[in-house]
Amino acid sequence: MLTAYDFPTGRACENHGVDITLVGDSLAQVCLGYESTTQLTLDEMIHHCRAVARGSKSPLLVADMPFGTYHSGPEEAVRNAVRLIREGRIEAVKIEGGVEIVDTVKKLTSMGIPVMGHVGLLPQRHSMLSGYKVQGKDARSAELVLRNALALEEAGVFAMVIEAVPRVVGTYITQRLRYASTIGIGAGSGTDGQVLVWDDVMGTWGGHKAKFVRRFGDVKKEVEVGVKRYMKEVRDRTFPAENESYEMPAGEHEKFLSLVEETGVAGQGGQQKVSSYMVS
Ligand SMILES: Nc1nc(=O)c2c([nH]1)NC[C@@H]1CN(c3ccc(C(=O)N[C@@H](CCC(=O)O)C(=O)O)cc3)CN21
Ligand SMILES: CC(C)C(=O)C(=O)O
Ligand SMILES: [Mg+2]
Repeated sequence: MLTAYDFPTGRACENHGVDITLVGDSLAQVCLGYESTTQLTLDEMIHHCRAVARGSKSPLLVADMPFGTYHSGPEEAVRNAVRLIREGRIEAVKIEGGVEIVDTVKKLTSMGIPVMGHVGLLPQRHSMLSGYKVQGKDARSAELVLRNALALEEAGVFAMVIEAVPRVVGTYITQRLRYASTIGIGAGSGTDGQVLVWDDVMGTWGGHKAKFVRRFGDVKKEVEVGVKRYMKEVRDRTFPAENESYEMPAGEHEKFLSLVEETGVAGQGGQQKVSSYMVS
């Protein structure tokens, strides 16, 4: 599974064999520049889902339900999941939480809406958790993560993300579950699948790099090279070249010059251009 936030990244997931495309609420940070995922609205999420859906056709298309769109109970969750499906064109929703969201998961799945769970580190609760911290490090908290995973499976999720837990905990939960697939992020190699944020994979995210991130591309470097070359070649006038410009058919330029002379549109020409923002 890989995240996507717009049409070209959705298209890339489609073209290069990604199994599940996730419109993650991480888009709040890596795409929209918000401080945390809690700032993201449902309308913003839907806007991005629609773009991704136009590009990503064959992978399963899942979207995070933004913070506050499923917190008031099962009815609110259904109402907002229906908007994500009908307006956002996604196929399944992902929600963060454990035993406390069981009724919501049951309601959604009973209405035929596939649900992906998300346990371990829950970014939407970073305030309550005092930051982005590895979960399940001691025996007690590992048992809590396991209980949450089992409760979600019982409630009917088809899969769940396990985020930032010790490797052995990711492996144990994966083996203990009977039906639900696990997709790890910072949960070690023992989960059924893996997920990462697009910008972490491509090296375009300039913020904090979590321990679980591996960069598979250096797009940031490519972008720097491209922008700098473009600016240089515009300024030294080597861009555009003749073969990047249009010609007039033979004789038309001369006709044009005579025409503007006749019609009086020619004016003075050749004088210094007056521009308030001209430099040097
Ligand atoms: N670029 C990006 N990648 C993500 O994986 C991601 C986002 N953004 N935004 C939404 C959430 C936030 N996430 C995060 C953010 C930070 C850490 C982090 O700094 N973790 C510490 C663990 C510290 C500890 O408990 O020891 C780390 O250094 O890995 C983890 C997940 C995951 N999601
Ligand atoms: C990293 C994945 C699991 C996620 O929830 C997101 O991108 O928002
Ligand atoms: Mg998320």
